[in-house]
Amino acid sequence: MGLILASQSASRRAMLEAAGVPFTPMAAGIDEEAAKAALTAEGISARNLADALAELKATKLSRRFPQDLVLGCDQVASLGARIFDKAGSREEAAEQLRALAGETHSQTSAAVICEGGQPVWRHIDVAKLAMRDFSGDFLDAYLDEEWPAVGGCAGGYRIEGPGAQLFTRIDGSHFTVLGLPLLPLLDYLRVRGVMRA
Ligand SMILES: Nc1nc2c(ncn2[C@H]2C[C@H](O)[C@@H](COP(=O)(O)OP(=O)(O)OP(=O)(O)O)O2)c(=O)[nH]1
Repeated sequence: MGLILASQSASRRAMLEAAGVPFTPMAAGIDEEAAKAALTAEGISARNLADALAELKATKLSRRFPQDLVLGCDQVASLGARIFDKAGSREEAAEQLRALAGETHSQTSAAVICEGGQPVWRHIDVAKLAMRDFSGDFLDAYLDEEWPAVGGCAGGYRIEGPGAQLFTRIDGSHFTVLGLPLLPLLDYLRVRGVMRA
């Protein structure tokens, strides 16, 4: 039994590699935008959206590889009832960051493991991030440096990079901000014998 990561996220692959987790990365092969559109049409919460998408990714591959553990993940940035998609343009990234400035938003990271096509474990973790009320000049310079790299990041920042300049306080796990509730996942992988206890 091996561990398959049903993700194309560079951040998730890097976290698992750095933590010494043996895994095989594979694309989940789902139409995430269509699934997200259907789910958000129902007025779903950030928590339930992240959980549902993580389970969808894990289930799809688990049906192909029933003998393995398949990890699916999803991350949602939200402020109140507003859910932020990954910015499709520099202008959209600027609009999102201006909406988050001076506010405390949530990063919700969900992970689901499937085996034999069925969920056997899940964990959802939330980090709270207080973003400072930065100047327009700062925002322009930040996006000059970080666009388009942050186009693939929920929230429009890389916390391990210049994104740190956006924040005055973060409550919660650094790993959760990066897109994976890593420590609870490692606990489960030890229970299943994938990692040494
Ligand atoms: N390097 C970095 N990446 C971040 C940060 N915050 C969020 N992200 C990334 C992690 C995920 O790749 C992405 C969240 O989007 P999704 O959960 O939809 O995952 P993504 O589409 O990238 O990959 P996947 O659906 O798992 O194949 O944002 C950060 O602070 N630093």
